[in-house]
Amino acid sequence: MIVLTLQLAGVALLAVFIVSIIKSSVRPANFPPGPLSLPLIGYVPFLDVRNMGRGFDKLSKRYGDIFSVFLGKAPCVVLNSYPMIMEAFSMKEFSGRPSIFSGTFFQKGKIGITTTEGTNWELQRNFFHNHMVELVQGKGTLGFQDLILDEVHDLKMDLAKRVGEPLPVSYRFNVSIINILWTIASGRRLHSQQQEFQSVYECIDKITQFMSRAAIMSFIPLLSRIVPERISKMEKGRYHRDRFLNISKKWIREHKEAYRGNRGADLQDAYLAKVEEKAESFSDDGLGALLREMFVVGAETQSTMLRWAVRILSVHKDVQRLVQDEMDELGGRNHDIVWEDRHKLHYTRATIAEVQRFADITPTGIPHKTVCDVDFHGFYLPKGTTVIPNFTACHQSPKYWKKPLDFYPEHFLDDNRKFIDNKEGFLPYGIGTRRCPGEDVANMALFLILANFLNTFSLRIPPGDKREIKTQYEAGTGFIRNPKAYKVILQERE
Ligand code: HEM
Repeated sequence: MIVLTLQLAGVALLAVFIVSIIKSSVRPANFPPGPLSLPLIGYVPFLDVRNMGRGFDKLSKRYGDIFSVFLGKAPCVVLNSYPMIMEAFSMKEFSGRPSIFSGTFFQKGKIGITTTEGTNWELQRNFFHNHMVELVQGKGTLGFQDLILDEVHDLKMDLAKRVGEPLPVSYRFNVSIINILWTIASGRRLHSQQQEFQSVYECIDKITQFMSRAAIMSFIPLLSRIVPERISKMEKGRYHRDRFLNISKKWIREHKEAYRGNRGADLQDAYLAKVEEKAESFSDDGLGALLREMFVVGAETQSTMLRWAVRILSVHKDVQRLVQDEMDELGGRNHDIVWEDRHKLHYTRATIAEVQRFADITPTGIPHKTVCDVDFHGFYLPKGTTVIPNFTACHQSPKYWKKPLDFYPEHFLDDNRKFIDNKEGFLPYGIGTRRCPGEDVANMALFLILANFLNTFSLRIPPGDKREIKTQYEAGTGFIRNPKAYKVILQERE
């Protein structure tokens, strides 16, 4: 009798469990298909949340290039091919942004560009994007180039003191990147020894570390309330967020005191001119959000890319040599490589693009959201659906890449060994309405820093290094793929 009761209880529990799974997996009518889900947490336990691109790729083999998966309680749509992402993200209907915990926590709400939508997003984004494009393509180009070359010069001087010893380069690269951003924002450089520089550096570092840990909370918000502080480090995250908020307020206060109209043409002056003319959606708080966003998003992405580049090239000495040969032909080692030289440095550009493809630092980008009901490829996506692009699927598709899993700069060279711009399958900055507005600045900075760095130094791996190129997830925003920590030996080229 007891056995029978236990058996019945077991069957009842199983039935409840199956029903709850079925109920939690119910999708809107005509929604893209996908796997069953667990209540509250969805399909998350079956995915590596720190490398979702790989997990999505496996699911696409079963469900096709567009499918859905529950991340937490809500079903998200995944776009798993280059044409699918291109098509959807070029449509305004897909230009929304879901509430991402790490983003709204860091900005204390929806403000700035990344977390906002609608008119505010459009106005802030257009202002910022135009300012960035002007720096690289407009009247300010030469001045901006000189500023980056000054940074490169200091970087090389610093590193020249450490030639021959195994060293981590990430801090030194961060200094250059933060200083470039700082000059865009304020029209002046900071010295890395200054207290203010150290505070900014620390805030960016701690905030990105916290956002990495908190990435999972974007999908399961309940975790932000139940995970103990010693694991979530929420208090520390809050402390550094507020500290950076106060720093940005101080910058604006000081800038306003010195402001005599938009004369300096730095980003703060240009923004304050908008505030003064009472332009819609421009305010001191908006400027603070933009500055913090520029530093956290812009610094982390570029520094991560530089760290990948140095690691990959120190392992691939053959590629390094070809890059250096190309630069030697151009003007020798005492020649500063300038932006205009990119038209002659085809192999160098192909190498940098291949670093971006191979490193794939934002495997699933930043999620989008539908801003209205959408019919797409025969499916119905209600307003508010989260849409995730799988960039890894593009960057590793054999359809576009001869050797998808290898580092192979020839991917970006045509039959005449000329650099291929706008290569199919290549989306390091996303595409369409939300495409990264910092792309031009990042491309120029990466080119000038890497080309001049390799024109001065050869990179070697330390003895005992196993030449592996691996990913580490401890640091970064959780949306960013970092290289595993490493050391490199620099040698001055003769
Ligand atoms: C190697 C460098 C960089 C990479 C790989 C990168 C990549 C990306 C990606 C994939 C997105 C998401 C696009 C989407 O939502 O569809 C993005 C957005 C964004 N990026 Fe970048 N980025 C880089 C550098 C920068 C820099 C230097 C800045 C600022 C100075 C910047 C500012 C932003 C902003 C504000 C957004 C949000 C755009 C929006 O929501 O409309 N990024 N970036």
